[in-house]
Amino acid sequence: MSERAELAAPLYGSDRSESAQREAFTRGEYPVTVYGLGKMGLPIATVFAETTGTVTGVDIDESVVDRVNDGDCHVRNEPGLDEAVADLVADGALRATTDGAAAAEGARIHVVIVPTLITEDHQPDTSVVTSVARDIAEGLAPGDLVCVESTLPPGTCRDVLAPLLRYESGLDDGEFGIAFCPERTSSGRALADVRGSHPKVVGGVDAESTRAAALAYDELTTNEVIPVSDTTTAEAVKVFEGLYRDVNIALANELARFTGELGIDVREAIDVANTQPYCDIHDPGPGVGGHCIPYYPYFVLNWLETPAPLLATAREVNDATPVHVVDLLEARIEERGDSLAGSTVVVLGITYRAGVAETRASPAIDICRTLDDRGATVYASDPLVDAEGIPATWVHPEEVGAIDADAVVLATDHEEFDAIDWDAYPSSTVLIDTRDALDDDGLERDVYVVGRGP
Ligand SMILES: NC(=O)C1=CN([C@@H]2O[C@H](COP(=O)(O)OP(=O)(O)OC[C@H]3O[C@@H](n4cnc5c(N)ncnc54)[C@H](O)[C@@H]3O)[C@@H](O)[C@H]2O)C=CC1
Ligand SMILES: CC(=O)N[C@@H]1[C@@H](OP(=O)(O)OP(=O)(O)OC[C@H]2O[C@@H](n3ccc(=O)[nH]c3=O)[C@H](O)[C@@H]2O)O[C@H](C(=O)O)[C@@H](O)[C@@H]1O
Repeated sequence: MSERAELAAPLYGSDRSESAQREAFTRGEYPVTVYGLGKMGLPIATVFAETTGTVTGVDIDESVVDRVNDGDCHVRNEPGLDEAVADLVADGALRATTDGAAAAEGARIHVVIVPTLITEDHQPDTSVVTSVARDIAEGLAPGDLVCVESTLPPGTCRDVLAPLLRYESGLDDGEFGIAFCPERTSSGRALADVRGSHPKVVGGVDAESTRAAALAYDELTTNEVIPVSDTTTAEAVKVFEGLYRDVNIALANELARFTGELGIDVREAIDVANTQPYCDIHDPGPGVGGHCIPYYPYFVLNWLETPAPLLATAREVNDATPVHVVDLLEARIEERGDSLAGSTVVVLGITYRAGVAETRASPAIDICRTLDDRGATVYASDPLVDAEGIPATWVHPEEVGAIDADAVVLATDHEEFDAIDWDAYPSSTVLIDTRDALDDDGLERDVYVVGRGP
């Protein structure tokens, strides 16, 4: 055993009683390293630090590491996170570093929560996770436990990470543990979710990995821990949750298109349909963004051999929805005898959903690009991000009213837009609300709500 390992008794393969292991965990005798200090990683590191008192966070972004070590929280709009990070850093329970391999040396539990993305051609990209696995392997010791929380294509732990960790560390099967412990957390509620909004799923490469991970997370969560058969089952649980959501949002977006032909408020029909328990039709919107829900289908479509036509079609429907929004706008501008080309359009929102500073796969950006392609002059407003890399001029939410716009599209319902006086716009301005977010009952003018119509 390496010198370091003498300092911390193992959790994986421990010969202590369960209660002794639990006490050791909460006393910080199993030092934890969390790889990735982003929207998910920082809240996760915070809850581990609250529970064990000894967490090292690793991030490649030096500014993130510096801010954490200053007790400063870089993740916005997460209730309780700012205070928790400041207190835990001040107490010495949480620190950060850019040196993943060194941090691995000091850890008994390695938690991986770095991005799993897709490439330009929609291939799953697990390269960041494998890069972190190499860092971990440099410091992996017998008795360590690796808990992967990044969403992965099912089979990745078994077929990619386990062989890689064994090969790079020189340790054998059964000398250390690997468990897939998916993060079931939403930005904006991250601390509450990590602490226990939902049951925690754990699945190990072997029974001891599952046991050790279940014990650790049972100390972390106020909810239950659900052990499953193996890592692949746990990976599938997480991906299936996302697939369910993408397909159901696609259904909602497709139903919303019946508004014109049926002459009904489809949203009203959806709300009433959902009054019986077998229906949970989701909300129509401008499309599906973020680096999760629109990415996870490719963790099956471009990973497994088995055809999945429903998943592929749902992706097509959701990806076409931003263009459908622009089609609606163009039709209403042409009804007035004008053309979209040469019109000035303000798009409210750039991020993929309200309150989250994340632009990956954002439908609002697709709307801006489509408007630009069709010759419109595009302004984009967002309280959290700028318009870098987008064919639009950024405008402050408070300055939106100063723009002589032919049309305004509410793409992301940030609360900062609640203050906009929609009646101040000339009646000729076309307003499109893709989120049914405007309280248009009181408005003296037409607003086209996607799924509701004029
Ligand atoms: N964002 C969400 O709502 C949820 C995300 N997840 C999973 O968590 C993953 C991470 O999500 P977020 O935290 O939102 O991503 P994020 O982009 O907010 O944060 C990722 C962090 O990892 C850091 N990083 C990148 N490469 C690294 C490396 N080699 N070593 C150490 N740090 C590195 C980045 O600098 C960044 O700070 C997602 O890809 C997904 O698989 C799971 C549930 C919810
Ligand atoms: C199954 C599930 O609810 N997954 C959540 C999801 O969080 P995420 O931040 O991606 O937001 P989201 O609410 O799913 O929205 C994704 C996209 O879909 C849109 N959206 C969402 C719900 C809906 O009814 N209609 C709709 O158009 C949103 O505006 C956004 O553009 O993905 C997260 C993840 O896995 O990364 C996951 O942890 C979260 O619990």
